[in-house]
Amino acid sequence: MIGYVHTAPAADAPSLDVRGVQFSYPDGQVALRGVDLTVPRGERVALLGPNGAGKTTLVLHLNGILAGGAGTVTVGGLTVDRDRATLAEIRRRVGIVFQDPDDQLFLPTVAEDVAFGPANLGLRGTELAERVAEALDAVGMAEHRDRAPQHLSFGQRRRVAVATVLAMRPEILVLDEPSSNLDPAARRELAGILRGLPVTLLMVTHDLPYALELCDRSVILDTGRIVADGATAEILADADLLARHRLELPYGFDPAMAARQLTANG
Ligand SMILES: Nc1ncnc2c1ncn2[C@@H]1O[C@H](COP(=O)(O)OP(=O)(O)OP(=O)(O)O)[C@@H](O)[C@H]1O
Repeated sequence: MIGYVHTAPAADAPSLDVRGVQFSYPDGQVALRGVDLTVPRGERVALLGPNGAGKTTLVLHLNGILAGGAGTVTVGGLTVDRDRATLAEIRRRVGIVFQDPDDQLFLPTVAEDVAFGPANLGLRGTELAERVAEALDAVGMAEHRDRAPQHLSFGQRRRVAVATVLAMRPEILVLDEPSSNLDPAARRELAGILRGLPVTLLMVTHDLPYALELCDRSVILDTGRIVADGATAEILADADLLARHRLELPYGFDPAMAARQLTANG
């Protein structure tokens, strides 16, 4: 691919480093007011916050879809810069799984959808086939490789959407509301899959029990600023903090008991 620069992430660099990012939309709406966030390699972090906090705006900065305000974002040591040839490498490194899997699946078969990204990077033949098999195995969808995505259940389509991103071997997997529209079994299965992936993960969610289940660390964003960053179990146990930022646990959910159960279950 012309202008494509494929470089290995720096071994000692964090998967994600956001420094002083500020952003206003063209209509003047201020969305980010100076965000700092470092995610070491292998960590799983939940990004929490009320509607309009700036979560989506921040995610769209991670691979340069949005830019132009103050601050920097680096991914595995490589700076996001919309004007440079490195942007394609940044987009390989930051795998965003959007809330609606149908935004990411558009080819006749599951395997073709998963092959699309790596084929664009220039992979062919056995190498490409292995990449597709690896990604579909990781989400438990190998047996569905020749099916049409539109014939799969919503939960299966979401798993295939995750595979399309994993096939790029990303530095960081970013998931927007991964548990939305899933039935309890599909929600639990996806959690098991995500927990087993050897990848750095940033998960935007309003589903606080899911954050606890998957992420040891949570960050709360509100009105464009990070207002809390710590252990998910401690954040969810702080009722005043949650109330100040319009975050609510499901009725009857006891975060301390859930955390103990999760620890006991390994
Ligand atoms: N295209 C846009 N033009 C102008 N303002 C926008 C645009 N998109 C978002 N905003 C504003 O930027 C702020 C942050 O929005 P953003 O969508 O990033 O929040 P969010 O935390 O992802 O919210 P939600 O939980 O509802 O998805 C809000 O005030 C929103 O109204």
